[in-house]
Amino acid sequence: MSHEPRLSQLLAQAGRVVQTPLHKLVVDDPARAQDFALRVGPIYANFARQHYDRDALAALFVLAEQAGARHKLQALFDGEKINLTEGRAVLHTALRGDLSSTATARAAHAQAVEARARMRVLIDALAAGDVTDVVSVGIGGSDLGPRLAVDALTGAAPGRFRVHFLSNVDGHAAQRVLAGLDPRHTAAVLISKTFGTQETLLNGAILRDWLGEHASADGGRLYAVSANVERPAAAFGIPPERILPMWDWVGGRYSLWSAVGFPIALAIGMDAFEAMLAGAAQMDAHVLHTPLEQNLAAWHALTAVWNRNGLGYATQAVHAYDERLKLLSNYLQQLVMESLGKSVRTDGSAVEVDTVPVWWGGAGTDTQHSFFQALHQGTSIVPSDFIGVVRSDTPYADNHRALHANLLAQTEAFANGQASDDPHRAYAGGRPTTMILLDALTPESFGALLALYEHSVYLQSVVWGINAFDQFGVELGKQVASRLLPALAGEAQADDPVTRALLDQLR
Ligand SMILES: O=P(O)(O)OC[C@H]1O[C@H](O)[C@H](O)[C@@H](O)[C@@H]1O
Repeated sequence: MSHEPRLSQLLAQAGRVVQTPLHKLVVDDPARAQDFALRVGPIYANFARQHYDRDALAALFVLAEQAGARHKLQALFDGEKINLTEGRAVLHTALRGDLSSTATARAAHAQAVEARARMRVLIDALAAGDVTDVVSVGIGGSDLGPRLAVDALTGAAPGRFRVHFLSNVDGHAAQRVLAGLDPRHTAAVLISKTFGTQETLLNGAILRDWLGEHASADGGRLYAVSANVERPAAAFGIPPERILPMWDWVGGRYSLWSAVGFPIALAIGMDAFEAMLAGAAQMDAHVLHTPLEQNLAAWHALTAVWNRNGLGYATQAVHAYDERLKLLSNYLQQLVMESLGKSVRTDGSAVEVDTVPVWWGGAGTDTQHSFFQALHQGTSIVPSDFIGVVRSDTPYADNHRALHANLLAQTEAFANGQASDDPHRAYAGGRPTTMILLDALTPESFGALLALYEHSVYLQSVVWGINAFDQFGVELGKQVASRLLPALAGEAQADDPVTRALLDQLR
């Protein structure tokens, strides 16, 4: 069913709300500082500086109800085949909890528990030897989540191994990662759901050759994670006991909770990995069981829809005011843009409103000295999520106070602006932000934060009526690249005249 008429009601709300500047909405209704805030376990979020009012919010919640948000959340947890274009269930929630009693969800959960038991055994065995470093080879969903988690959590829960990541097909990436590592004390994990990804196969071969005798023999140190057990065995000689499973009911960008998270467990230990899952499960329970009006994922999702469709903002930024979360924006780019970068509904008809904005961001305070000028005074308004962490885990109290002062200052300045007679020194304000605060950066709060974004993305897809779980858009480039490989080797010519001219330069 089309949601267009309801979205047009939203546009009418937006036309009314924008008559009032953001800072005036807050001044006129100061109680929204408390009323537009929610807490779920270790996460507090405040939406009071979004450019909507109570009536607009009410219309947004109606929109979500009418799109069937409650029923569709249940369908996700129950393992219904909501990835319609590929006929698959989407059960990342079953990797971290057992909130659904359907046979499908229970079977998935049991498989996840069994895989974790195998991860623990493999890690214990590796820890008994003299391996110090592990190289994780994967790309996209088989890289970004583990890379972020390892970078974010290694300080809080240092494990037994240093973990390095190799994703790019550019050989310089392999060269850089391997420099300084010793094949006698290194293991490698090849992670690929399909085990057909060009980058991972090429880099995997580099690792296998570099490990040499330490790769695949008995007691070898080459591991794999894949939904396709035959391929790593056939292509790399990895024995089944060193291949951890993946399943078609877990999307790549939702897979860090599965054995794809093996590098995370290697870096922070299996107990901390399971704590991360528990944090996500806490968010899952909140999202599944809480009415939309008090549901953090619903607030986050509807705010995104409002900014995109109501106010027409074409990009969305996330600023992590914590150095440990500096890779969050990279991870969210795949989660959000691969999931929501669609222009047809699940039934194939065109979506008549804009879907995903461009997601981007970085870590404060560095970003204040690079692109914040444009956010304060540029002609495009960029709504932003600001992520802060209340407790510091460093001894540098002055730095932490300064970090917090900047976090507060930026969001206040974005919202309120500052008038001036000099147009060059005037700040218009009206830049909407959401503040998300973690009590501390722990495996639990980190897991809860990522689960929040996952559910927000799903709820946005529900409102837009699109499939958040396929990614056919990335296929065309891969097909053309494989057609062009022979041309690069000088064995064929390209059809396209511009490509031909460029090939002449590259050859
Ligand atoms: O895990 P793999 O099968 O190697 O896939 C890795 C990545 O490849 C593709 O480009 C997809 O767009 C991603 O969603 C996926 O995460």
